[in-house]
Amino acid sequence: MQQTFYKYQGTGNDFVMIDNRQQTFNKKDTKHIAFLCDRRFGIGADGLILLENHPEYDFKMVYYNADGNESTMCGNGGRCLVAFAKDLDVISNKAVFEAIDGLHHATINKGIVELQMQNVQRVEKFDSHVFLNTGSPHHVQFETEIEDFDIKTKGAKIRYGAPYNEAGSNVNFVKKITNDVFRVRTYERGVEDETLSCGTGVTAVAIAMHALGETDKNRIKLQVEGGELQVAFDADNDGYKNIWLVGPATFVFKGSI
Ligand SMILES: N[C@@H](CCC[C@H](N)C(=O)O)C(=O)O
Repeated sequence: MQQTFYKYQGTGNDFVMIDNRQQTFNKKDTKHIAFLCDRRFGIGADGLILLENHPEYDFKMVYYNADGNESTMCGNGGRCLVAFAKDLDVISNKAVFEAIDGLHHATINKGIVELQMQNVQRVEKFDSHVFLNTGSPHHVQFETEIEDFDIKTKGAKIRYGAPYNEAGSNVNFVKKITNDVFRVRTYERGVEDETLSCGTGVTAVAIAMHALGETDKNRIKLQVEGGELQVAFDADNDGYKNIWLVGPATFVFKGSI
């Protein structure tokens, strides 16, 4: 049976989107999901996302990495799913949806999606890096030679090394540009390579930079391989709240496979 799909991208983090409101998609077929995400034999994407009905909210998000496994929250995927929901007339300009890490509020205006992320209470600071969970786990470390750097090799070594091991972490390399602008390159778990952008990753970087005192701003610009994102937040003694990930989300093409 042919499957209709839609391709979206958010600052170059790209996703196969499937309207699964009728529950026709076989979620257990990991190999098939990996095939759909394969850039040579399939459609090609960093992940696959199902839009499903929700009894109370606008919709439900189910996210799979390119390796075919369901994973934790995808910020850019969530933004793209809001654009997909608008294109399907599931929402108009506002959404409340459930993802694996809980409820998310979002707005969409002229292709720019603002997505509220979960509060972050724990930011672990080490000599060489910071670790925090923004819906997905993120290792954040400085790298001054960020443009000329083997992200795949260096990222994989950290992702598979202690303390993360097989469960892994996403790995973000950061260079400070100004007080409120940071350059970020991310190695993504489940893609097992650099992606052009990572939404939960830049959220982690913005918060880590604030927690380290590298910025006193609460709206940060993040330059990624695929464009620019912004992260805004409120910080107090309990941690980080009212966190918003902001950037473009774009329809690329539709097809059947
Ligand atoms: N690209 C995503 C992150 C997706 C999840 C990640 N690969 C993981 O498994 O932890 C984003 O935009 O946040």
